[in-house]
Amino acid sequence: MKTIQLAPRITTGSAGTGKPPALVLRGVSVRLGGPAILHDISFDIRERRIGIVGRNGSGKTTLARVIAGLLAPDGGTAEIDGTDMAKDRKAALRTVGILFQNPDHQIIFPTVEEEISFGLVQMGRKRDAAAQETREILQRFGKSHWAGAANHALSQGQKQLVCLMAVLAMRPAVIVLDEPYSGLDIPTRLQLMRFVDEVEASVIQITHDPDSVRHFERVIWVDRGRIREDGEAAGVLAEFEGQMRNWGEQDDLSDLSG
Ligand SMILES: Nc1ncnc2c1ncn2[C@@H]1O[C@H](COP(=O)(O)OP(=O)(O)OP(=O)(O)O)[C@@H](O)[C@H]1O
Repeated sequence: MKTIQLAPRITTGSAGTGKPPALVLRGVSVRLGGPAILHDISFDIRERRIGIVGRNGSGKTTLARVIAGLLAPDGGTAEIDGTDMAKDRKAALRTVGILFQNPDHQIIFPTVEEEISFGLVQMGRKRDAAAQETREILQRFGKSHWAGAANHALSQGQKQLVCLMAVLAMRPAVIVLDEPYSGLDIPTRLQLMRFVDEVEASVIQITHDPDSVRHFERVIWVDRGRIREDGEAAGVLAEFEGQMRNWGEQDDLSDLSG
């Protein structure tokens, strides 16, 4: 396999330092018009590989949207290298790429090349330059023959790869992956995991599968909108899996958020 050494096109304060960007959340709370979904979330991330685990409805996707600047918190701030992601949407678009759980919620264009070019044009690339960079990313993934393919005719795993290529083409400093491998067969999952392992960008991966983040530097467990554990992967995952088994043995679903 070709290596996917896509250096982030970092435009934030860590540019050129070789250090991962600093993702700092301070006192983030989110309500969305109802009871609080996130309560007073604070962390300071300087690692390149972060896993986020938690039960259904615990607030992980909401947290991902705050990190990517897609959702302005009701309280607190989310900054990358000192830039507030909710206040500077242009910086957020350049700095953070987000891959949603369901590619059908992400893909908006008929063909693969249009889908990948779109983000580049949004970032200010001229159409020719965007087309060239689209060809390059397709080539890096050995998928040049997909350029004119209809997205709707691709399988879920293939669509997921299109979304991943679209995110990587923008070369963000931070990539947020929300359950990127659910519904994928084992070879496709392993291939996409290898691609992700190779990228230089910082990766924040939301998952229900502890095995997919066991090798990460740090894992954050979100429980009912709060951080329950935050630390080295082995310790946090051992606690998390123990609690999940414990809850799984009970029949009471009343503690499920939402
Ligand atoms: N747009 C919205 N408006 C109101 N409530 C919302 C909205 N989006 C999410 N919620 C609620 O916020 C809570 C957290 O949802 P979120 O999608 O962040 O959880 P999650 O941990 O990603 O869940 P899952 O693992 O099931 O994907 C849920 O109770 C959900 O119903």
